[in-house]
Amino acid sequence: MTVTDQQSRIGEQILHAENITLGFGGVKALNDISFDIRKGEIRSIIGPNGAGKSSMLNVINGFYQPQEGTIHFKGVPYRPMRPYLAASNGIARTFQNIALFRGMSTLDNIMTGRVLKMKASLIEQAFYVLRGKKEELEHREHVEKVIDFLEIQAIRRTPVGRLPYGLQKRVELGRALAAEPDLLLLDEPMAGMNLEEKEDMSRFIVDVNEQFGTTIALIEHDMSVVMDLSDRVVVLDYGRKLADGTPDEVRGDQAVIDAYLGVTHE
Ligand SMILES: Nc1ncnc2c1ncn2[C@@H]1O[C@H](COP(=O)(O)OP(=O)(O)OP(=O)(O)O)[C@@H](O)[C@H]1O
Repeated sequence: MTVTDQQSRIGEQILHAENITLGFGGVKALNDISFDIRKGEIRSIIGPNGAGKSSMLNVINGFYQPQEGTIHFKGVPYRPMRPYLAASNGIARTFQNIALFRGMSTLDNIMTGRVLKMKASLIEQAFYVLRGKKEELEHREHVEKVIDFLEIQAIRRTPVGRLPYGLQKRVELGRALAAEPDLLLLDEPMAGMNLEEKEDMSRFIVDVNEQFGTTIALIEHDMSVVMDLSDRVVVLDYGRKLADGTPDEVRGDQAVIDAYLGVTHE
């Protein structure tokens, strides 16, 4: 992709985290962190263990309430952000430890991603059968598109608990995509995967971003994956922001090199 292609793909700010501070007792998981996410980009949050990466995702989707600071999403300040608000405003996420209904099929798990889009209530579905049926068909059609896109047609009826780990991660991505999010949060999407599974997942992340125009924010430990996929990277260490920039800028930053090598300065 050329620089011009990249610039035309990335638009205005979709999310702005402003002076976020989050503490647990004596531990400051996030200390006055500010950064933004632009529409259409792949934005990574990296840092050593305990740096505050998951805490940051949890603040963005309203799972944790920061003691200080504000999240602006699509120009609107949310204080506090709540998970249902985040979801109904277009933020979807996947989790570090897979959170699927293990006894349910791939298809049904992905359908659960449509719940917030369903207008007809259960009563309407029962009494106004036509409206309910029409809506169900539309949701089903969208879910089928997601299944085709992720190339998981062959396992659509398989209970997800029986699937290998890499495929479960793909189903979880499918459930998040079913919600047609404006911002997709991925918490370590490649953790525990073998090389082939990582390559597949990387390809799907790029395709989601390019084909659907979905903005993506991800946490990932595999540096080669992060540097290959990301438009911009924010680096955290002990709850502080160490660096923020393109993969090349971040890679060459002395504070980042030191943090990863465990160097301390007087
Ligand atoms: N619910 C919690 N209660 C108490 N402390 C917490 C909680 N969540 C996070 N922390 C602490 O906040 C700090 C940041 O943790 P966080 O999980 O955000 O880091 P991380 O960068 O995602 O780490 P990892 O790469 O190991 O997943 C750590 O010191 C952690 O122990």
